[in-house]
Amino acid sequence: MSAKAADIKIAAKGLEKRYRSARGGEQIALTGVELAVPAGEFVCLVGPSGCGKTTLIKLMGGFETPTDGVLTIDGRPVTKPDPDHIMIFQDYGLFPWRTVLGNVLFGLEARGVPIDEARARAQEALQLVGLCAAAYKHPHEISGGMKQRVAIARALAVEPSVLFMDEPFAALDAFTRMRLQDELLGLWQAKGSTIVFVTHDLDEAIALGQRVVLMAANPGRIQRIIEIDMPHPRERTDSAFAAYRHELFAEFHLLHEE
Ligand SMILES: Nc1ncnc2c1ncn2[C@@H]1O[C@H](COP(=O)(O)OP(=O)(O)OP(=O)(O)O)[C@@H](O)[C@H]1O
Repeated sequence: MSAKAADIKIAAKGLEKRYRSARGGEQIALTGVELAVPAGEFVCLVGPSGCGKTTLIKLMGGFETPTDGVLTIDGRPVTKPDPDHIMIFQDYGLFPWRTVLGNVLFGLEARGVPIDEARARAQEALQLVGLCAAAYKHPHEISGGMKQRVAIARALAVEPSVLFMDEPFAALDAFTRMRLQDELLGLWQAKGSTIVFVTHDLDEAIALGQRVVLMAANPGRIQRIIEIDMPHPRERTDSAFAAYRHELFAEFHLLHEE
């Protein structure tokens, strides 16, 4: 990566995370992680179950602390969650008793944004994800895809500099998923946030990421980083897309044989 040090948003050096099991043993969830994410990059973390994807994104989000190594965002060590860095989980994390608009307003209220401004920003975020008509519905009245859109709108409304997404579309059907992938790309291009996106799905990683970080398990580590040199939006039927898919599958195969 040729980005200058000043452009680096997230930097991991020799990052390690060990968990202590209830029986006193140790599990090395991540080891030797070296990663530099330039500001504004869309990077995908992909790999088999247990390779430490969630652990890495939780460390970046400040929800876990490393046992060794250094992790910085904007040059400062990550020690706790930061209101400017938003995490979106697979289960949406919506409040069932609040309307769609109320859910989007939540983060703005928590930051003390004056109500008129908060309403305007929430409406704008809902418009971006195409949910204005559902503003006064409650989560149980809308589909899974719409719920995920609400979660994205809530994150976007606070204009985070970093968006962490842990398998956000995993529970959605293929069509909704592809539509939301396209919408997310549009929003990323419009807002310029740095996005770290965890997925199990190689096609999703190739469709979205400027780089795909392929991880391996036992112990969790980075196996390879592949730059996806294709303009967005990417056609899954394109021969270059197929070539990246082939490359990633081949690498997975090697891991499996190991
Ligand atoms: N709180 C914890 N306590 C003990 N071990 C943990 C804890 N969290 C994760 N682990 C272990 O660390 C390893 C990495 O887990 P992690 O959830 O980061 O992997 P992952 O790649 O996100 O997996 P998946 O794709 O299945 O979600 C696994 O072996 C897991 O069992």
